[in-house]
Amino acid sequence: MPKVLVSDSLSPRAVEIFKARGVEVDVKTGLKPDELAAIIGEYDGLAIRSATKVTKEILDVATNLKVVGRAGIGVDNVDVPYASQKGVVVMNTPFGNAITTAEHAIAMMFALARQIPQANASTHASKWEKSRFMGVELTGKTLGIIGCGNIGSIVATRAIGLRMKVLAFDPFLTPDRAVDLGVEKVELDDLIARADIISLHTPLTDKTRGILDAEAIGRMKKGVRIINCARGGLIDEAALKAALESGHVAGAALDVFEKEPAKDNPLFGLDTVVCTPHLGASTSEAQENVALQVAEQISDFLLTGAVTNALNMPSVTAEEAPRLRPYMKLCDQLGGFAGQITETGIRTVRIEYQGGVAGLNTKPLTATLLRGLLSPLLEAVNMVSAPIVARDRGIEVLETKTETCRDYHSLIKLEVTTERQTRGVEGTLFGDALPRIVDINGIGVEAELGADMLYLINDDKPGFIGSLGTTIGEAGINIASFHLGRAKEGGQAICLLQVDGPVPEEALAAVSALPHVVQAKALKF
Ligand SMILES: NC(=O)c1ccc[n+]([C@@H]2O[C@H](COP(=O)([O-])OP(=O)(O)OC[C@H]3O[C@@H](n4cnc5c(N)ncnc54)[C@H](O)[C@@H]3O)[C@@H](O)[C@H]2O)c1
Ligand SMILES: O=C(O)[C@H](O)COP(=O)(O)O
Repeated sequence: MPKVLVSDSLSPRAVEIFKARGVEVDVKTGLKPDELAAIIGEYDGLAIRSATKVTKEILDVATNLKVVGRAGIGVDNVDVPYASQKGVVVMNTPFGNAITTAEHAIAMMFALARQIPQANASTHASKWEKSRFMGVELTGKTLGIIGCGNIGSIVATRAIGLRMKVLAFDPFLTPDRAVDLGVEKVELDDLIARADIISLHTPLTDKTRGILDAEAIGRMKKGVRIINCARGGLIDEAALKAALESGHVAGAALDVFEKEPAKDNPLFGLDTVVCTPHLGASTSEAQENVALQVAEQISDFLLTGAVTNALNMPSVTAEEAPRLRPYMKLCDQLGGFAGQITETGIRTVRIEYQGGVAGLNTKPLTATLLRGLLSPLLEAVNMVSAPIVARDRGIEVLETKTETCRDYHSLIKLEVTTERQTRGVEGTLFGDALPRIVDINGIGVEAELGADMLYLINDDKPGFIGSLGTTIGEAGINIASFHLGRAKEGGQAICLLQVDGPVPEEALAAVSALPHVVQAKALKF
């Protein structure tokens, strides 16, 4: 039974779902990094919010970890590249708290416009300062949204409902989508110069860090109001403080901070600043949504191999997973075969899916092929990291699909071009379940791969098979199955032998020394 740790405070629905699905679950919140490191090795899955930091150090000791599920959106608390390297799938729940967070941004906008928190504190203090709290009306004002994805676009539609004019800066917002939303798509400089209120809704990335710095703030309208319900590092807090103190910025409403938990911050104490402690996603509805989703996603992955909302792996639905499984085994074998006989740097990988398999979700198949191909050549490559490793190493990966297939229901062709040569291997499934290699370098075979194989390229000469059998027998190796193929009579031939146990170095050397042997390789699957 897979075992999951819930290390941040999640709705109890998550635990109910894990249990109902047959996943063992422990809830241990508030762990210090060393406490988490001490126990993480026991778990297959980890369910978190933003408090748990899934660092390189944690991932290094998470020897059984297969999946991290973020009950929420931002994954800046997870070292995703390192998780990918380790083969750990990282998932989030991209929509579960979007409405709630957008509502928080709108609430912050009203709080700023009418100074509600300040007026509330003053009234509780029996001051009745009616003339102190003069607000601004939102109707007719221009709201500038930076990052118009899930949350930004909900904020936009709510603001349009409030009769505001909405500008959006988002390089990935299409003009059609902007028209559908009713926003004006603008460049950042334009938004900064025109907006009365600016609301941030981008992730924190190298490009967005400090997107509102001193220079950007300096170019804003005097009296601008700024809302940040996205991530702390988007605004330069020192620059914002200076602009609030000078009166250039009339107010700021912040749910997120450069350093969290924010117990001490340069902006605390300014009466033009409204703060909440990262409450954007904190409604019972949103928390129920994300807890439920993350528990379903983690359980599905651990129990069926289905992948939903992963940031570092192609999606696989629960229906697809069982259909893809035998093809993944085949891809692993095709990739592993090609990888083990490749000796020089790979330049191009061509993958062709023919017949029935072309109609399936081939992304996970390609990831599996690449994992199989690169694993013998590079250390610690997994299905999650293989496509990234291939890209980083400049390996061109070309994928084609054709619905027709001449001899089989489905065929997967893998062609690997190295600095020296191009090699090909093809495979199919027998009875929709059993992987078979059916072609190696243009030579037809029909081979089932076992754990230990001996692969030979030889000249097709009489007596060769006999001397090969004798040599292997003398080395004490038992042959489980023997597959032959040749290009033409007397031409180049291949032998693929399944043997009972690893082929020792000396035995391989003896086989390599036989007359007519061009190449001999011991392979492991
Ligand atoms: N305060 C909270 O509790 C809370 C809750 C949920 C989400 N968030 C944060 O809100 C942010 C947005 O969430 P979302 O669900 O809308 O994500 P999303 O991915 O749907 O949208 C983000 C948008 O930002 C855009 N973007 C990326 N780089 C950009 C750049 N350089 N300039 C302008 N736009 C850029 C993207 O194109 C995308 O459309 C995330 O950082 C998330 O962590 C905070
Ligand atoms: O990215 C998110 O989903 C939000 O920042 C919510 O974070 P939380 O789950 O820690 O409240």
